[in-house]
Amino acid sequence: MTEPEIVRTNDAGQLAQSAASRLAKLIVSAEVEEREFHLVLTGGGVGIRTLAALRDEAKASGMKWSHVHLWWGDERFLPEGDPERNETQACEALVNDIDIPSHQVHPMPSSDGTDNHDAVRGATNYSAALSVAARGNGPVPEFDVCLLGLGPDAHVASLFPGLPGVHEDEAAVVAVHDSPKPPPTRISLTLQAIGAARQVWVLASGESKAEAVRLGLSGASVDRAPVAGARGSERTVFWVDEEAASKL
Ligand SMILES: O=C(O)[C@H](O)[C@@H](O)[C@H](O)[C@H](O)COP(=O)(O)O
Repeated sequence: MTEPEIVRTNDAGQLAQSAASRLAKLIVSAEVEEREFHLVLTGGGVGIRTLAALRDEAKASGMKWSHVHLWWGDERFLPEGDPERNETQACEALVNDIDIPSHQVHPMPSSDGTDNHDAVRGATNYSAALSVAARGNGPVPEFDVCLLGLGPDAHVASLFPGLPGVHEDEAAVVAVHDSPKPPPTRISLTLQAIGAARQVWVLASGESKAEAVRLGLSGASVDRAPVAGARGSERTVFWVDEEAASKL
């Protein structure tokens, strides 16, 4: 587990812009090195703003997407196209506007898809897709960057304090029931899968996140603060604005 670094910004807009710029540089570097780039997307206000900033940066620079795979860290288990799905929001902010091969975009299952309203089956199928992409090198690909929004309760992806998903140490993907934040049924990467990322970036903006940021950086238990277990193999970066950093 890597020791987290903290990047401080003035506000959510600057946070999104800075994170998107660094992300764009990494995506371009992978293209120059002729390797795939696996990016895990997040939902949430500042997460989606970061994707919109990345879209603007991509349009301005003409960067390529043919080597990029997009995955999701979690999903609200709702019908396809539902405006509350992280996928729908990410598509509006970024995916619909970039030239990426459709088979390299890997949304999590929807509640009206082939999984027949069964989030457990949806989680199993997403695990299988990750395993195929890993080509025998572990249960999931080595994600280059995993973006994670942060909840005021210190949740990341859909791993909420006190729910069993936080302690899952075998599966890469879990179904989450009885989420305290609606909707109640979700699908989420586990901390173990998140830990396969070379870089984990936690994006936190606003005063309501200040305590969660403090807990995430102060050795709290993952049961109390799931973000405390979100660490990349090479780097962990907490992108925080002034308000989110106010308890550090
Ligand atoms: O599935 C969800 O409900 C969201 O994706 C959630 O996990 C979000 O990322 C955080 O709560 C931060 O959200 P904000 O940035 O909007 O505060």
